[in-house]
Amino acid sequence: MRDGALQIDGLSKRYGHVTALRDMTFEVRAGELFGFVGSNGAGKTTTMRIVLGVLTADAGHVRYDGQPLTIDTRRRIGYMPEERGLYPKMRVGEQLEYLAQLHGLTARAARAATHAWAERLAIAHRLGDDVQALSLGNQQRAQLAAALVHDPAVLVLDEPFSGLDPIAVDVMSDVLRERAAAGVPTVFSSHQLDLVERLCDRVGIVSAGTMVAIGSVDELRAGGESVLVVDAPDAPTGWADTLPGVQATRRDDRGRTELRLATGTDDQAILRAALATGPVREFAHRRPTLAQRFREVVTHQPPEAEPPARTRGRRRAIPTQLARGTRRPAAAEDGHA
Ligand SMILES: Nc1ncnc2c1ncn2[C@@H]1O[C@H](COP(=O)(O)OP(=O)(O)OP(=O)(O)O)[C@@H](O)[C@H]1O
Repeated sequence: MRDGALQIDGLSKRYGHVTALRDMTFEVRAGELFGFVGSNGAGKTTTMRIVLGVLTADAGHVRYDGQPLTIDTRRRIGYMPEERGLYPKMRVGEQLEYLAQLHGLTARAARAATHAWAERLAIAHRLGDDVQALSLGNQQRAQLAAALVHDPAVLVLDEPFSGLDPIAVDVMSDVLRERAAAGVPTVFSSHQLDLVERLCDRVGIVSAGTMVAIGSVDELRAGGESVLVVDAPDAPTGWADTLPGVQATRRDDRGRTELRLATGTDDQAILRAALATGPVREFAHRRPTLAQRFREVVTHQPPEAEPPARTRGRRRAIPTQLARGTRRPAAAEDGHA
């Protein structure tokens, strides 16, 4: 089916004895900004390189718009590699024009696109400088311009936000949101989960080379345990300890307590108990942040295990939220946030 989506289907990849990907499967829909998150060594860069065709998968497929990727369709991908890839001794403007022409633009169109993106990314005054003369943040803006200059149909960006100042983060965020809104499936990896939480339509959490949770930020957060925050400054320590179904998980020195509730616990009884101690300034259910959810999901992955037997080539449904307790295999470096 032609749907303008980027589909990653059942990718597996080994480097010698290291299994980097095991049945990596997800989809980035047309018009979607997709956050690809995971611990160091979880397999994000390997996946992106396979999408680009820089690496070959041992098994699995990548499709764009329902069709297997060809050399031509790969030319329509805008890619920002993690290690950055511009020639340090070449001028920024020449390089952008050259890259745009490599992707099929005429010299005139390449020049116009170079100037337009340089303006947008606030590096127009550096077009005549060698890449190596730019600060790291400006080199990164130039790298983003290189990914965008040929008006790509798909965007694949490996840690585009790392090392950027807050203004550059805003510029990068605006551009990515805008390209996604224009219909371009846009996927980026990042360890900045607050940013991912704020920006992305959907997020995939990868662990040990496998997608272990996927969904909108709200869906992922809803899969975690909520806590009840009660700010009762006059309440004595242990005020909630005798309430049935309630476990205090944290209390700060100003009387703010976080409570975990067993299913079916009456929160109004807790409110009455809190009010009996004095004023209550805050009484709110809090969902975990994406970062908290990420830690839960990744640390709940079991230790090294054999991959489950399954029929190759069949698309695997990934739970919108983590299926708690689902056994997954683990790879070498995973397990730390
Ligand atoms: N060229 C290589 N040779 C051998 N092993 C490799 C190679 N490239 C990656 N790996 C291994 O494959 C696994 C996945 O690495 P990958 O770079 O894809 O992870 P990542 O999620 O991008 O990590 P990070 O967040 O640290 O960038 C890791 O165990 C890594 O050590």
